[in-house]
Amino acid sequence: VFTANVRNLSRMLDHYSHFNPSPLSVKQFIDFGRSANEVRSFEFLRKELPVRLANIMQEINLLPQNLLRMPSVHLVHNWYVKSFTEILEFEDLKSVDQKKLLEFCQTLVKIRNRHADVVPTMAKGVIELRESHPVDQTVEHRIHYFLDRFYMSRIGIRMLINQHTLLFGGQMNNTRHIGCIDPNCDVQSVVRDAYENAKFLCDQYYLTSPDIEVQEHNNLEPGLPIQIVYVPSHLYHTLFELFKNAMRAVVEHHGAAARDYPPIQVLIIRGKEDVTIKISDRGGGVTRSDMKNLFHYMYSTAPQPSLSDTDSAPLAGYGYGLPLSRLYARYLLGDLTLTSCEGYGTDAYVFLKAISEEANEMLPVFNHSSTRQYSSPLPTRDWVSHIGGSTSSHARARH
Ligand SMILES: O=S(=O)(c1ccc(O)cc1O)N1Cc2ccccc2C1
Repeated sequence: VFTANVRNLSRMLDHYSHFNPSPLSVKQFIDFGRSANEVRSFEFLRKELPVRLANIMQEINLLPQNLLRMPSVHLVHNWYVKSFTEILEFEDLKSVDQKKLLEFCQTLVKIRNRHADVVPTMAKGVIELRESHPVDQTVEHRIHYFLDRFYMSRIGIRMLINQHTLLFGGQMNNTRHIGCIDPNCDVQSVVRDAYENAKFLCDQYYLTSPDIEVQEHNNLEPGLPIQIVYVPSHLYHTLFELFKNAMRAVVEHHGAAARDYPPIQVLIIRGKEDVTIKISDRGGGVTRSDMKNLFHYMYSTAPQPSLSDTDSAPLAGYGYGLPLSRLYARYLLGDLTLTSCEGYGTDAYVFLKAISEEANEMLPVFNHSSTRQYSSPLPTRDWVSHIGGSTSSHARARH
């Protein structure tokens, strides 16, 4: 029985991974949510969720063997196998009744809960790998490439599950929100929420915290508040991380005893294409050599204190904060960039699509080019900056 199931699974994975995921725009999420047709949502999801799961599961199998064998990575892979199998139960249902629709919703909730701890579990897997095998630059690059795609895929899958369960899961929708989307998301409100919560943590940890100064410039509709159709929880996640970093930088740079910290300055600008949020801190900045590691998964995962001692929880989270925050910004075609003046401070820029028709999901696709990323060597170096290094000059062979 076991081999039959494994063979059947790989056949289904092959079948569904040959379809490309179908990215939705925020506008489509809104319009679909307003029509609120549960059967059509079910018909879409029972195909799209297996497609998205299969696309990323095929990529898990391409991971460097060492990482794949780590117990935590094995565990995450088993969660995906179980969830993929459960969704396929609804694959060829002819007629669908209320009972089946309810079952489908319950299955989605079960899957969402099963995968709740994927991020810390994968982080553990990366630490297990680093502690058990030497990790060279090529492996580090492949792991970084994979995790960006793996977490982006997870953001998209959870978005689909959340929309369906919020719209049809039974809980009354007493807000204007469509699922987890706010059609009039007031950017400054989310900024202030994220600041207040980061400030609370900072005060708890350092007994002090820098103030904030916010300026808004609406160049499209001067004087009106800057609002976008967006997922508030995604924006909050990103801003909360940036405020935690900025506060930690300012307090550590000026010393916890100082009182007159330079305030964190926030600019919110509405342009034609983007809404830009700039968060400027005078926390001393970071060297360019350290800057390149800030978005890495390997370096940012320092072995974490156990989850239990939350009272001493460090200000920055898993250290996964920046790479994940950038994925949330990029998920709907925005971005997150950092510019640092070493010795003075750092500016963080969050770019968001201002037009909901342009805010499309960005999803990884499993195909021959993504596969090549896991096998081809890093490109040959076409710049030199040090004498000697890997191949000394006179010994270089011309290929
Ligand atoms: O690297 S940073 O410039 C920095 C990085 C990201 C960000 O959002 C804000 C920042 O300011 N910065 C983080 C940090 C932490 C402790 C002590 C000093 C610093 C400096």
